[in-house]
Amino acid sequence: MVTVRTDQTPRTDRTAPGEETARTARGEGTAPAGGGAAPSPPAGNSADHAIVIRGLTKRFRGGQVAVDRLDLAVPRGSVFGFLGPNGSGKTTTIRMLLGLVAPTAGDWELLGTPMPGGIGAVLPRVGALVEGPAFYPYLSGEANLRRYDAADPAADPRTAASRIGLALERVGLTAAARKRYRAYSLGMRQRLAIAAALLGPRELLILDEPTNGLDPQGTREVRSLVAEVASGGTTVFVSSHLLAEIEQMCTHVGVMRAGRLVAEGPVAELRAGEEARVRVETPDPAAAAAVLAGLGLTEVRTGAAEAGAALGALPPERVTAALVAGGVAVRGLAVHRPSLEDVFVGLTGEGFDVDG
Ligand SMILES: Nc1ncnc2c1ncn2[C@@H]1O[C@H](COP(=O)(O)OP(=O)(O)OP(=O)(O)O)[C@@H](O)[C@H]1O
Repeated sequence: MVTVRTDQTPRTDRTAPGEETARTARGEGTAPAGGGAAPSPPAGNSADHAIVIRGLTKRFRGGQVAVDRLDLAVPRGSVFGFLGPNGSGKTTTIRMLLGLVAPTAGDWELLGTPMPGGIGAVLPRVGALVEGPAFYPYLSGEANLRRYDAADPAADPRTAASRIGLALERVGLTAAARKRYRAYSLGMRQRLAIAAALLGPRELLILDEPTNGLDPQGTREVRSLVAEVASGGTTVFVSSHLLAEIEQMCTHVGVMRAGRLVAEGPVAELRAGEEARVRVETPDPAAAAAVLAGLGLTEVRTGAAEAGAALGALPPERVTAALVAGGVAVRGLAVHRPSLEDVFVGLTGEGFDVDG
Protein backbone atom coordinates (compact mmCIF):
# COMPACT_ATOMS: atom_id res chain seq x y z
CA MET A 1 0.00 0.00 0.00
CA VAL A 2 1.50 3.28 -1.11
CA THR A 3 0.32 6.38 0.68
CA VAL A 4 1.04 9.92 -0.37
CA ARG A 5 0.15 12.71 1.97
CA THR A 6 -0.39 16.20 0.71
CA ASP A 7 -2.50 17.76 3.44
CA GLN A 8 -1.44 19.73 6.45
CA THR A 9 -4.58 19.13 8.49
CA PRO A 10 -4.87 16.96 11.60
CA ARG A 11 -6.21 13.51 10.99
CA THR A 12 -8.41 11.65 13.37
CA ASP A 13 -9.68 8.82 11.18
CA ARG A 14 -7.66 5.67 11.17
CA THR A 15 -7.97 2.48 9.21
CA ALA A 16 -6.74 -1.00 9.92
CA PRO A 17 -4.02 -2.12 7.48
CA GLY A 18 -6.32 -4.57 5.73
CA GLU A 19 -8.87 -1.85 5.06
CA GLU A 20 -6.55 0.64 3.48
CA THR A 21 -7.00 1.75 -0.07
CA ALA A 22 -3.95 2.11 -2.26
CA ARG A 23 -3.40 5.77 -2.85
CA THR A 24 -0.86 7.17 -5.19
CA ALA A 25 -0.45 10.45 -6.97
CA ARG A 26 -1.82 8.76 -10.06
CA GLY A 27 -4.43 6.56 -8.38
CA GLU A 28 -8.07 7.14 -7.66
CA GLY A 29 -7.46 7.67 -3.96
CA THR A 30 -5.09 10.57 -4.40
CA ALA A 31 -5.58 13.38 -1.96
CA PRO A 32 -6.07 16.65 -3.76
CA ALA A 33 -2.97 18.83 -3.74
CA GLY A 34 -3.27 21.92 -1.60
CA GLY A 35 -5.22 20.31 1.22
CA GLY A 36 -8.60 18.60 1.27
CA ALA A 37 -9.61 15.16 2.39
CA ALA A 38 -6.40 13.25 2.96
CA PRO A 39 -5.81 9.52 3.02
CA SER A 40 -6.02 8.14 6.50
CA PRO A 41 -2.71 6.94 7.86
CA PRO A 42 -2.00 3.32 8.63
CA ALA A 43 -2.77 2.70 12.28
CA GLY A 44 -0.86 -0.55 12.41
CA ASN A 45 -1.26 -3.17 15.08
CA SER A 46 1.13 -4.65 17.56
CA ALA A 47 1.10 -8.15 16.14
CA ASP A 48 2.14 -7.13 12.64
CA HIS A 49 4.19 -4.05 13.38
CA ALA A 50 7.43 -3.54 15.27
CA ILE A 51 6.79 0.19 15.56
CA VAL A 52 3.42 1.93 15.66
CA ILE A 53 3.35 5.71 15.93
CA ARG A 54 0.20 7.80 16.34
CA GLY A 55 0.11 11.56 16.23
CA LEU A 56 3.68 11.93 17.46
CA THR A 57 4.61 15.59 17.76
CA LYS A 58 7.65 17.42 19.05
CA ARG A 59 7.60 21.15 19.54
CA PHE A 60 10.89 22.42 20.92
CA ARG A 61 11.12 25.33 23.31
CA GLY A 62 11.07 28.39 21.12
CA GLY A 63 8.21 27.00 19.04
CA GLN A 64 10.13 24.91 16.46
CA VAL A 65 7.89 21.99 15.44
CA ALA A 66 10.38 19.25 14.51
CA VAL A 67 7.82 16.44 14.17
CA ASP A 68 4.23 17.22 13.37
CA ARG A 69 1.48 14.68 14.08
CA LEU A 70 3.38 11.71 12.69
CA ASP A 71 1.53 8.46 12.06
CA LEU A 72 3.62 5.51 11.01
CA ALA A 73 3.52 1.71 11.16
CA VAL A 74 6.66 -0.33 10.55
CA PRO A 75 5.89 -3.93 9.60
CA ARG A 76 7.71 -6.63 11.54
CA GLY A 77 10.53 -8.16 9.55
CA SER A 78 10.83 -5.16 7.26
CA VAL A 79 13.84 -3.00 6.53
CA PHE A 80 12.13 0.36 6.76
CA GLY A 81 13.93 3.34 5.23
CA PHE A 82 13.02 6.50 7.13
CA LEU A 83 13.95 9.12 4.62
CA GLY A 84 13.96 12.85 4.36
CA PRO A 85 16.14 15.87 3.84
CA ASN A 86 18.31 17.31 6.61
CA GLY A 87 16.17 18.84 9.31
CA SER A 88 12.97 17.00 8.34
CA GLY A 89 12.56 15.45 11.80
CA LYS A 90 14.08 11.97 11.48
CA THR A 91 16.49 12.16 14.40
CA THR A 92 13.92 13.80 16.64
CA THR A 93 11.46 11.00 15.83
CA ILE A 94 14.06 8.34 16.62
CA ARG A 95 15.03 10.07 19.85
CA MET A 96 11.38 10.12 20.89
CA LEU A 97 10.97 6.43 20.01
CA LEU A 98 13.89 5.55 22.27
CA GLY A 99 12.72 7.74 25.14
CA LEU A 100 15.65 10.15 24.75
CA VAL A 101 13.39 13.15 24.27
CA ALA A 102 9.80 13.57 25.46
CA PRO A 103 7.15 14.11 22.80
CA THR A 104 4.81 17.08 23.01
CA ALA A 105 1.90 14.87 21.94
CA GLY A 106 1.10 11.46 20.53
CA ASP A 107 1.79 7.88 21.50
CA TRP A 108 3.81 4.98 20.19
CA GLU A 109 4.50 1.30 20.65
CA LEU A 110 7.71 -0.62 20.25
CA LEU A 111 7.41 -4.39 19.74
CA GLY A 112 3.79 -4.27 20.82
CA THR A 113 4.48 -2.45 24.08
CA PRO A 114 3.06 1.02 24.74
CA MET A 115 5.78 3.60 25.35
CA PRO A 116 7.22 5.25 27.27
CA GLY A 117 5.84 3.10 30.12
CA GLY A 118 7.30 -0.13 28.77
CA ILE A 119 10.68 1.25 27.86
CA GLY A 120 12.61 -0.68 30.51
CA ALA A 121 11.18 -3.99 29.33
CA VAL A 122 11.52 -3.28 25.63
CA LEU A 123 14.90 -1.57 25.23
CA PRO A 124 16.95 -4.75 25.80
CA ARG A 125 15.24 -6.15 22.68
CA VAL A 126 16.03 -3.03 20.68
CA GLY A 127 19.46 -2.15 19.32
CA ALA A 128 20.00 1.49 18.46
CA LEU A 129 22.58 3.65 16.79
CA VAL A 130 21.81 7.29 17.49
CA GLU A 131 24.56 9.85 17.16
CA GLY A 132 27.10 7.07 17.82
CA PRO A 133 27.96 5.97 21.35
CA ALA A 134 30.94 7.73 22.92
CA PHE A 135 33.88 5.33 22.61
CA TYR A 136 37.23 5.75 24.36
CA PRO A 137 39.89 6.59 21.79
CA TYR A 138 42.72 4.88 23.68
CA LEU A 139 40.85 1.58 24.13
CA SER A 140 40.53 -1.09 21.48
CA GLY A 141 37.24 -1.74 19.77
CA GLU A 142 36.83 -4.90 21.78
CA ALA A 143 37.61 -3.20 25.10
CA ASN A 144 35.16 -0.44 24.24
CA LEU A 145 32.44 -3.01 23.66
CA ARG A 146 33.29 -4.66 27.00
CA ARG A 147 32.80 -1.33 28.78
CA TYR A 148 29.66 -0.61 26.81
CA ASP A 149 28.18 -4.02 27.64
CA ALA A 150 29.13 -3.77 31.31
CA ALA A 151 27.19 -0.50 31.53
CA ASP A 152 24.01 -2.24 30.34
CA PRO A 153 22.08 -3.57 33.34
CA ALA A 154 20.14 -5.95 31.09
CA ALA A 155 23.29 -7.61 29.71
CA ASP A 156 24.49 -10.87 31.26
CA PRO A 157 28.21 -10.53 32.13
CA ARG A 158 28.69 -14.31 31.89
CA THR A 159 27.95 -14.26 28.17
CA ALA A 160 29.69 -10.94 27.48
CA ALA A 161 32.81 -12.38 25.85
CA SER A 162 30.92 -14.55 23.38
CA ARG A 163 28.37 -11.83 22.57
CA ILE A 164 31.14 -9.28 21.98
CA GLY A 165 33.03 -11.73 19.78
CA LEU A 166 29.91 -12.42 17.76
CA ALA A 167 29.04 -8.73 17.39
CA LEU A 168 32.57 -7.94 16.18
CA GLU A 169 32.37 -10.80 13.72
CA ARG A 170 29.00 -9.66 12.38
CA VAL A 171 30.34 -6.20 11.57
CA GLY A 172 33.59 -7.55 10.17
CA LEU A 173 35.83 -6.14 12.87
CA THR A 174 37.30 -9.35 14.28
CA ALA A 175 40.70 -8.70 12.75
CA ALA A 176 40.72 -5.10 14.05
CA ALA A 177 39.22 -5.96 17.45
CA ARG A 178 42.44 -5.17 19.36
CA LYS A 179 43.26 -2.02 17.44
CA ARG A 180 42.75 1.23 19.32
CA TYR A 181 39.56 3.08 18.51
CA ARG A 182 41.44 6.23 17.56
CA ALA A 183 43.15 4.31 14.78
CA TYR A 184 39.81 3.20 13.33
CA SER A 185 38.61 4.69 10.06
CA LEU A 186 35.21 6.36 9.99
CA GLY A 187 33.72 3.21 8.49
CA MET A 188 35.23 1.06 11.23
CA ARG A 189 33.91 3.44 13.89
CA GLN A 190 30.45 3.22 12.39
CA ARG A 191 30.70 -0.56 12.32
CA LEU A 192 31.76 -0.62 15.96
CA ALA A 193 28.74 1.52 16.83
CA ILE A 194 26.54 -0.99 15.03
CA ALA A 195 28.31 -3.83 16.86
CA ALA A 196 27.41 -2.09 20.12
CA ALA A 197 23.78 -2.11 18.99
CA LEU A 198 24.05 -5.83 18.24
CA LEU A 199 25.50 -6.98 21.56
CA GLY A 200 22.34 -8.87 22.36
CA PRO A 201 19.76 -10.64 20.22
CA ARG A 202 17.60 -7.81 18.88
CA GLU A 203 14.10 -7.91 17.51
CA LEU A 204 14.37 -4.33 16.34
CA LEU A 205 17.40 -2.36 15.20
CA ILE A 206 17.09 1.42 14.90
CA LEU A 207 19.89 3.09 12.96
CA ASP A 208 20.04 6.87 12.60
CA GLU A 209 22.00 7.78 9.46
CA PRO A 210 24.34 4.75 9.64
CA THR A 211 25.96 5.67 6.32
CA ASN A 212 26.71 9.26 7.34
CA GLY A 213 30.26 10.19 6.48
CA LEU A 214 31.07 6.79 4.99
CA ASP A 215 32.79 6.31 1.66
CA PRO A 216 31.08 4.11 -0.97
CA GLN A 217 32.85 1.01 0.35
CA GLY A 218 31.74 1.76 3.93
CA THR A 219 28.21 2.39 2.71
CA ARG A 220 28.20 -0.95 0.91
CA GLU A 221 29.38 -2.65 4.08
CA VAL A 222 26.59 -1.09 6.15
CA ARG A 223 24.10 -2.18 3.50
CA SER A 224 25.24 -5.78 3.57
CA LEU A 225 25.28 -5.74 7.35
CA VAL A 226 21.70 -4.52 7.44
CA ALA A 227 20.72 -7.23 4.97
CA GLU A 228 22.46 -9.84 7.11
CA VAL A 229 20.74 -8.63 10.30
CA ALA A 230 17.36 -8.50 8.56
CA SER A 231 17.78 -12.01 7.16
CA GLY A 232 17.77 -13.25 10.75
CA GLY A 233 14.27 -11.80 11.23
CA THR A 234 15.23 -8.53 12.94
CA THR A 235 13.17 -5.51 11.90
CA VAL A 236 15.46 -2.67 10.86
CA PHE A 237 14.39 0.98 10.98
CA VAL A 238 17.07 3.02 9.24
CA SER A 239 17.10 6.75 8.62
CA SER A 240 18.93 8.56 5.86
CA HIS A 241 18.81 11.82 3.97
CA LEU A 242 20.24 10.04 0.94
CA LEU A 243 17.60 7.92 -0.71
CA ALA A 244 20.00 6.48 -3.26
CA GLU A 245 22.28 5.17 -0.52
CA ILE A 246 19.73 3.02 1.20
CA GLU A 247 17.01 2.28 -1.33
CA GLN A 248 18.64 -1.02 -2.26
CA MET A 249 18.38 -2.40 1.27
CA CYS A 250 14.84 -1.32 2.15
CA THR A 251 11.63 -3.29 1.81
CA HIS A 252 9.56 -0.27 2.87
CA VAL A 253 10.16 3.45 2.92
CA GLY A 254 8.59 6.51 4.50
CA VAL A 255 9.53 10.01 3.42
CA MET A 256 9.56 12.93 5.82
CA ARG A 257 9.43 16.56 4.86
CA ALA A 258 9.32 19.38 7.38
CA GLY A 259 8.20 17.11 10.21
CA ARG A 260 5.44 15.39 8.22
CA LEU A 261 5.34 12.02 6.50
CA VAL A 262 4.68 12.76 2.83
CA ALA A 263 4.83 9.29 1.30
CA GLU A 264 5.22 5.72 2.44
CA GLY A 265 4.82 2.20 1.19
CA PRO A 266 6.51 -1.07 0.28
CA VAL A 267 9.39 -0.49 -2.14
CA ALA A 268 8.08 -3.17 -4.51
CA GLU A 269 4.74 -1.35 -4.81
CA LEU A 270 6.39 2.00 -5.23
CA ARG A 271 8.55 0.61 -7.99
CA ALA A 272 5.65 -1.21 -9.60
CA GLY A 273 3.87 2.14 -9.90
CA GLU A 274 6.58 3.60 -12.12
CA GLU A 275 7.12 1.70 -15.32
CA ALA A 276 10.36 1.38 -17.20
CA ARG A 277 10.36 3.19 -20.55
CA VAL A 278 12.08 2.26 -23.78
CA ARG A 279 13.57 5.04 -25.89
CA VAL A 280 14.54 4.54 -29.52
CA GLU A 281 16.82 7.00 -31.31
CA THR A 282 15.88 6.96 -34.96
CA PRO A 283 15.64 9.20 -38.03
CA ASP A 284 12.09 7.90 -38.49
CA PRO A 285 10.21 8.40 -35.20
CA ALA A 286 6.80 7.77 -36.75
CA ALA A 287 7.80 4.33 -38.05
CA ALA A 288 9.39 3.45 -34.71
CA ALA A 289 6.28 4.61 -32.85
CA ALA A 290 4.12 2.44 -35.08
CA VAL A 291 6.26 -0.60 -34.25
CA LEU A 292 6.10 0.19 -30.51
CA ALA A 293 2.31 0.54 -30.70
CA GLY A 294 2.15 -2.67 -32.75
CA LEU A 295 3.87 -4.47 -29.88
CA GLY A 296 1.02 -3.37 -27.63
CA LEU A 297 3.14 -0.85 -25.72
CA THR A 298 1.36 2.12 -24.18
CA GLU A 299 2.23 5.78 -23.67
CA VAL A 300 3.91 5.88 -27.07
CA ARG A 301 5.50 9.26 -27.72
CA THR A 302 7.65 10.69 -30.47
CA GLY A 303 10.31 13.40 -30.46
CA ALA A 304 12.49 15.04 -33.13
CA ALA A 305 14.68 11.97 -33.64
CA GLU A 306 13.25 9.51 -31.16
CA ALA A 307 10.25 7.50 -30.11
CA GLY A 308 9.49 6.02 -26.71
CA ALA A 309 6.93 3.99 -24.82
CA ALA A 310 6.22 2.39 -21.46
CA LEU A 311 7.92 -0.99 -21.63
CA GLY A 312 5.60 -2.90 -19.31
CA ALA A 313 6.67 -6.52 -18.97
CA LEU A 314 7.99 -6.78 -22.52
CA PRO A 315 11.66 -7.83 -22.75
CA PRO A 316 13.67 -5.06 -24.50
CA GLU A 317 15.08 -7.57 -27.00
CA ARG A 318 11.57 -8.05 -28.38
CA VAL A 319 11.49 -4.33 -29.14
CA THR A 320 14.86 -4.52 -30.90
CA ALA A 321 13.75 -7.51 -32.99
CA ALA A 322 10.46 -5.85 -33.96
CA LEU A 323 12.20 -2.62 -34.99
CA VAL A 324 14.65 -4.53 -37.16
CA ALA A 325 11.85 -6.64 -38.65
CA GLY A 326 9.92 -3.44 -39.37
CA GLY A 327 12.87 -1.94 -41.25
CA VAL A 328 13.24 0.96 -38.79
CA ALA A 329 16.70 2.53 -38.73
CA VAL A 330 17.80 2.42 -35.09
CA ARG A 331 20.63 4.66 -33.91
CA GLY A 332 20.25 3.76 -30.27
CA LEU A 333 17.94 2.02 -27.86
CA ALA A 334 17.83 2.56 -24.11
CA VAL A 335 15.67 1.33 -21.26
CA HIS A 336 15.16 3.77 -18.41
CA ARG A 337 14.19 2.12 -15.14
CA PRO A 338 13.17 4.79 -12.63
CA SER A 339 15.05 4.98 -9.38
CA LEU A 340 13.09 5.20 -6.18
CA GLU A 341 13.95 8.87 -6.18
CA ASP A 342 12.22 9.25 -9.56
CA VAL A 343 9.23 7.44 -8.06
CA PHE A 344 9.05 9.84 -5.13
CA VAL A 345 9.37 12.86 -7.35
CA GLY A 346 6.50 11.39 -9.36
CA LEU A 347 4.43 10.73 -6.25
CA THR A 348 5.04 13.92 -4.32
CA GLY A 349 5.76 16.24 -7.21
CA GLU A 350 8.87 17.41 -5.41
CA GLY A 351 12.58 16.74 -5.52
CA PHE A 352 13.86 14.56 -2.75
CA ASP A 353 17.07 15.90 -1.31
CA VAL A 354 16.25 19.51 -0.60
CA ASP A 355 16.85 21.53 2.51
CA GLY A 356 14.15 21.04 5.10
N1 LIG B 1 17.05 20.45 20.67
C1 LIG B 1 16.49 21.15 19.69
N2 LIG B 1 16.01 22.39 19.91
C2 LIG B 1 15.42 23.11 18.93
N3 LIG B 1 15.26 22.66 17.66
C3 LIG B 1 15.72 21.45 17.38
C4 LIG B 1 16.36 20.62 18.35
N4 LIG B 1 16.70 19.44 17.78
C5 LIG B 1 16.31 19.52 16.48
N5 LIG B 1 15.72 20.73 16.25
C6 LIG B 1 15.16 21.18 14.96
O1 LIG B 1 14.15 20.28 14.58
C7 LIG B 1 14.15 20.07 13.18
C8 LIG B 1 14.30 18.58 12.89
O2 LIG B 1 15.62 18.18 13.27
P1 LIG B 1 16.08 16.66 13.18
O3 LIG B 1 17.48 16.60 13.69
O4 LIG B 1 15.07 15.79 13.81
O5 LIG B 1 16.06 16.41 11.60
P2 LIG B 1 16.72 15.25 10.75
O6 LIG B 1 15.73 14.92 9.70
O7 LIG B 1 17.20 14.17 11.63
O8 LIG B 1 17.96 15.98 10.10
P3 LIG B 1 19.42 15.41 9.76
O9 LIG B 1 19.27 14.54 8.55
O10 LIG B 1 20.19 16.66 9.49
O11 LIG B 1 19.92 14.67 10.98
C9 LIG B 1 15.29 20.92 12.63
O12 LIG B 1 14.74 22.12 12.16
C10 LIG B 1 16.16 21.15 13.83
O13 LIG B 1 16.85 22.38 13.72
